[in-house]
Amino acid sequence: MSTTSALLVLEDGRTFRGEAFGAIGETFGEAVFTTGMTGYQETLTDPSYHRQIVAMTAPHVGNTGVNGEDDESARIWVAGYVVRDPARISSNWRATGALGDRLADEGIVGIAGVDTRALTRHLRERGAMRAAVSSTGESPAEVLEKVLASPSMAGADLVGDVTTAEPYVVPAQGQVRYRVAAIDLGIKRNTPRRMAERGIEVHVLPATTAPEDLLRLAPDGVFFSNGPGDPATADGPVALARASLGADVPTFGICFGNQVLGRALGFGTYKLRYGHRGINQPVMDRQTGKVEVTAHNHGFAVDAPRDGAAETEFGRAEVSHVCLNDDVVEGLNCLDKPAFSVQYHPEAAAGPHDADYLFDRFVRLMEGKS
Ligand SMILES: NC(=O)CC[C@H](N)C(=O)O
Repeated sequence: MSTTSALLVLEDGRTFRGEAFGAIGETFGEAVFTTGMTGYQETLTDPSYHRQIVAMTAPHVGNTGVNGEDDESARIWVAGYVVRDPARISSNWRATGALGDRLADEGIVGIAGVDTRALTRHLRERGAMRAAVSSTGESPAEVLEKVLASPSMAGADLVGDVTTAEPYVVPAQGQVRYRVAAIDLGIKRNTPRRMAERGIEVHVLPATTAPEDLLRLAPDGVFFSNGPGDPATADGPVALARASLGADVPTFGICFGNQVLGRALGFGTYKLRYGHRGINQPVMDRQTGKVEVTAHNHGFAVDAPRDGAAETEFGRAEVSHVCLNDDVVEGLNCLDKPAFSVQYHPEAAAGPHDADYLFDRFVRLMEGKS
């Protein structure tokens, strides 16, 4: 089989050579790594990965092909894909196709044969950075010049690229117990599913919804989803969270939603050196001391004090969860408002289900019990 050579060029000039995987072409984004050993289809279709070139630390990728059930959105969102050793055969009863073909069909430029361990160590030491994957035959110097002219993730306002154009409803399973307005900042399909199975009718709304229109719907709860880009740019969603807090509507946020709630409370956000991406990240609930193994995908974090509750415009708020690897804020809890959020992914997909109870906690908030 003939192969086309490809390059991965990082903004500091480090270059990896390999073979084209997926579409032939050239693509730009932030180079990041994820440590999930499973769940590549969910990763590829997670809108939070928009504008990121994702490297898999798992060495063998594509073993189970792709199927019709595991997409987390309508398309692949990663800007580029980096793997060590793609599977030559797809082996799974659910498989409807091969990973490389799906990447090619959707025009996703990837590279295989990369020493992903060396790449990961480099990103861990130097930090996530701009990069390109190119299989067009250009020289590393030519590609590097374009990388240096490409936009960086800090300051990137990307929610508008991924949010739904029109509102839609995900029906509750069984009897409708609650109606939740879910602000789509790049929502994954499994999130409304987790709510629907608890009797929640989920009204997914565009990120551009006006605060007064949100409150006019009189939802039982407001949810803020995950999403791509720099939370410092998300002024519109922050205004929605402030409206929700101000009106005492039960509020729950995941990942980007945690950052939005944090900003609504007056906390800042900052960029992590290389972020957390994977499905085995230990997070501790600071109240119970219990540790959950959780799915992460974030490059930014909330800057909030750990020594007791902070006084905010919306009453007291505390850091509820921290990551045990690096003490990064992984959750916020309002003591005087019915609102909380986590930086990780209770919906999993992919990942463990340790944090599924947080959807029950949202239900209890709507019941007015905690
Ligand atoms: N998965 C997410 O919601 C990511 C949030 C944000 N884009 C970050 O990188 O931190």
